[in-house]
Amino acid sequence: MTTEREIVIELNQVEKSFGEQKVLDGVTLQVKAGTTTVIVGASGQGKSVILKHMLGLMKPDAGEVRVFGEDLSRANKHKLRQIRSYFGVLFQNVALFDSMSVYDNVALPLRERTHDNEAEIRDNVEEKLALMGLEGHGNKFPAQLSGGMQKRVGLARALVLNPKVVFFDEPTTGLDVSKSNEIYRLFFETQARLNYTAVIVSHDVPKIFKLSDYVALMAEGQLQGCMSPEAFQLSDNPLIRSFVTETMGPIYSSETEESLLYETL
Ligand SMILES: Nc1ncnc2c1ncn2[C@@H]1O[C@H](COP(=O)(O)OP(=O)(O)OP(=O)(O)O)[C@@H](O)[C@H]1O
Repeated sequence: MTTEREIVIELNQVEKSFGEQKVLDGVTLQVKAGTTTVIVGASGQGKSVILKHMLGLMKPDAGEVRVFGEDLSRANKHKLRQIRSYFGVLFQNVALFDSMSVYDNVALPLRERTHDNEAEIRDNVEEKLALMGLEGHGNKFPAQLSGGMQKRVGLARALVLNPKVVFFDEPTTGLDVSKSNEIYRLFFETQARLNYTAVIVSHDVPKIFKLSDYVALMAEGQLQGCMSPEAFQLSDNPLIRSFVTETMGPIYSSETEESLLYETL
């Protein structure tokens, strides 16, 4: 059992280069169980590369990535598979299989990774589809669904193994405001219900701050800060200040103005 204080993901001085380009230059982060950590930052700074390291899809050139205490670089295939079975993933392009029904898309991780029988699979898939407000849509194919519904199917699939950690990489890309709010509402409700740890990469500032326990800025090859959204918005770190100013407008200094800043959330 995880406790609130357990560190489920730990990056220690992670470095990664692609050719001459050093993308991660000493990234350090601790993600605690049951919390939501949001990684923000300009395009091309390495946010997705960080997620890929957490998922064990990329290996660091230096430093270590620990998940549930295991150093991913040293984990054998069996261990890596076991660790990945604790993960759910919702990436921006959702990646549903067009030739499979909604039901089969959501059932896929259960068929691939568990020995559940069809009755157990049906109960679980129907429960997750209902959580997403997708009852009665199981027989449809992805092409018959709106973009928002496709994302909800993706979220149902990400949650079907009852993961301990769910990774979201720009989960609302391509959605209008009301559909992206719907995804965030579903995230919020399912996290409260299933109690998973969430790591989210998002450009949805400041909206995403409402959902986060911790915010970190990826800039200049490192994660700057990892602090509450309130502390983040008032941070003295020049890189964070400039990000906040660019994405939210000028930072205020007097108490009255600070409270105005919070009201924009
Ligand atoms: N497999 C790879 N091979 C070579 N370069 C890569 C690879 N993966 C990422 N990069 C480079 O690393 C840099 C960071 O990419 P990444 O996708 O992590 O950025 P990001 O912060 O997630 O950007 P965005 O917000 O636009 O999604 C980019 O310059 C990208 O081209």
